Amino acid sequence: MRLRFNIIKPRRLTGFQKVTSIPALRQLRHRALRAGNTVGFVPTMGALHQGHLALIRQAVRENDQVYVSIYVNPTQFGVSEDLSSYPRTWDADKVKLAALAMEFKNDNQVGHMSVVFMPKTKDMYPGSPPSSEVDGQGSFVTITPLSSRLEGTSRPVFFRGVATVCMKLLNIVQPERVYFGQKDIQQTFVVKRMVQDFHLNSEVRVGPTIREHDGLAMSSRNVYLGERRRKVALVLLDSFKEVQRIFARGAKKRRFLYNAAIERLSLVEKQQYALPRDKRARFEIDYISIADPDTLDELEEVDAEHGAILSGAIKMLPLEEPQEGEDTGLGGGTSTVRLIDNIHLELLSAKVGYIP
Ligand SMILES: Nc1ncnc2c1ncn2[C@@H]1O[C@H](COP(=O)(O)OP(=O)(O)OP(=O)(O)O)[C@@H](O)[C@H]1O
Ligand SMILES: CC(C)(CO)[C@@H](O)C(=O)[O-]
Ligand code: BAL
Repeated sequence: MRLRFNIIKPRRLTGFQKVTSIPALRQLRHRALRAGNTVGFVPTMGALHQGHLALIRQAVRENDQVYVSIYVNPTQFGVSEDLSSYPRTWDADKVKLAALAMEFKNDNQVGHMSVVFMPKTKDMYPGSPPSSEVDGQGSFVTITPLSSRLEGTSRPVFFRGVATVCMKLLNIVQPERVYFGQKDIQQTFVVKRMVQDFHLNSEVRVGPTIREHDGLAMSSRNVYLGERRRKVALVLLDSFKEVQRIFARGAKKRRFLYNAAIERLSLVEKQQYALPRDKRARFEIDYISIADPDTLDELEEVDAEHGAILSGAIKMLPLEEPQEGEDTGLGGGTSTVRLIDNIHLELLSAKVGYIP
């Protein structure tokens, strides 16, 4: 039987095609397969920054074609989380992707970015409306106990939503390789486990965390911080640096390492509370974890050779009194911004990556 490709009417952007329909995406994928091209896939929720672009660059180096998805997946947001206000910036994203496509063309890269997939929720969740309730109905992928810990404690439906949408996306795209950022470290563990346990035919590749000039991990949600909260937000990475310092001096026991992080965070928390309301940026510590780099299980003692994943989350609380003319970020500083970060704690710090 001859395959017909007449459903595809993609809009051509500079060097890549925007595709919204699942059958159209499948046809393109099928063509790539018949042409013997490998496909690398970078799933995102848009509001693209250098962290995303670095993953796409890595995928282009390692595959003939690269597909990027932009889809703000409703099921990974809890009912009271920021789904409706999550930044959606397609016009700016399009410009960044077009510049990137040009870059690949000029550099004669191995592969090229061929597709930007932007599916609709009615197609991604055809059976039932996507539920964000903890006991919501629907077809879900759950990966336990990994999904219930750390991020999962604060965000109980998060990894169910991530695993479910990644399963859908991987079934649709069927890439040779799929790319995730180290910044969302627990997500990489959940997806790797899902790929292994469900025998999915894609290799999970993890790219390093890309940081701002002062070390803050890039994140789509950083646009909500504004100047005052942005400065204080560095406290999480500072606390990691403190742990790294004492680890390098010989501290291996959890209680010492953990306390070093908490002490640093608590000190800055107190300093902020001592400031007047129109000057301070308050935050809450969500968790600090010192975990095995292979399993993400909490460690009582860190092996010097093997090291540990030091991760954490803080919540930057809304500004109490924004000042006249102050840069309060998108949303005027009214929303809580939850930030995560992690580093690989190890003595030979080759894998730690750039931390200023
Ligand atoms: N700073 C970063 N460095 C490397 N990869 C990143 C970075 N930030 C995000 N990524 C990766 O990009 C992919 C898409 O992430 P996403 O679109 O949720 O962006 P995000 O910046 O993580 O947004 P959010 O504010 O929701 O955390 C994920 O694999 C994520 O780990
Ligand atoms: C992997 C992902 C695209 C699934 O929606 C999202 O969790 C993200 O952007 O990290
Ligand atoms: N970067 C992970 C997506 C989220 O926080 O919702």
